[in-house]
Amino acid sequence: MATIQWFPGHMTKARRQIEDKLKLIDIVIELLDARIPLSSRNPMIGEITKGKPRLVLLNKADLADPARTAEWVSYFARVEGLDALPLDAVSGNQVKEIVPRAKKLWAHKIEAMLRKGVTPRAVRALIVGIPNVGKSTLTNTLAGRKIAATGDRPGVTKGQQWIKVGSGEMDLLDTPGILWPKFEDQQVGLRLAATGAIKEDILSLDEIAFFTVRYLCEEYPDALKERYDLERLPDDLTEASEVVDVMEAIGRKRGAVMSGGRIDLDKTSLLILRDLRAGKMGRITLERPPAETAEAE
Ligand SMILES: Nc1nc2c(ncn2[C@@H]2O[C@H](COP(=O)(O)OP(=O)(O)OP(=O)(O)O)[C@@H](O)[C@H]2O)c(=O)[nH]1
Repeated sequence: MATIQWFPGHMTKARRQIEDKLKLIDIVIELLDARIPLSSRNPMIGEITKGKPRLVLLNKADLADPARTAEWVSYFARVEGLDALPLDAVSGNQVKEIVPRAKKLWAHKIEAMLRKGVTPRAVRALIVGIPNVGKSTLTNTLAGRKIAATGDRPGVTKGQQWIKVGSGEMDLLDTPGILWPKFEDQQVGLRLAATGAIKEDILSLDEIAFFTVRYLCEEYPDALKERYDLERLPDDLTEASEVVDVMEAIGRKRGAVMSGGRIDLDKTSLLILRDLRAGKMGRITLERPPAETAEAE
């Protein structure tokens, strides 16, 4: 498997770009993918955002397993002391909860302003997240209209616009901060590729599908059996050939057969990944919260 580098150049650029915006805002809205919360995160987020109060949003919760999402919410609260809100930026489900949660993070400042007799201003927020996590979708949903994706071109970064959210209680910067996941970690890379967060050409298609099928056999066997009308799955998945057998059975059911009767594994891999991403196997989460050590508790 090709080694993927966590380009330090990207890190430096992302950090610099976010540093400029940090000066303007009160709180950071960290957008993660509810299906792979830690894998879709930049592990240096705390450092990059310089300890600004942070609200975690678990986006694409409509595609994630609700029971696992509840575990993640509790993980973020217990282990990291962070408020995490599951939502769906496309339908707007739970998006209305963002402003009250953001205000809560900033409540002490509002109280201080009130004590000084100053009328509190809107809380200023910046959305940050990895590519494809839903930053533009959420920005548009919060704005109630389509915001032109200006991106961060050199020389135009100064032209930040504020988007008024709610009844003027939150101001959001229109250009979100782009972060990079730590995709040099193989498991992280596979989870990102399986959900479609990184391009397939970085890892091979059948490698991503193999990872997905093995995970589904272990964690969501019924969903897999039902989707592809499979009678049984292997009990022991330690042998790679067992997983390949499942992939071949799926290919056979779906007619991904080449001349001579061999299963077309590329085609099978693609259809499995498309089904997963479109939620055709139901709501699936590809990452569990890490086991808590005594230290973390
Ligand atoms: N099912 C589902 N899809 C979502 C959700 N939010 C975003 N998407 C989809 O995810 C894809 C990426 O969304 P974008 O808003 O373009 O993501 P982004 O973070 O702005 O991406 P970059 O511009 O690459 O940084 C789009 O196809 C969205 O429709 C969600 O909550 N649920």
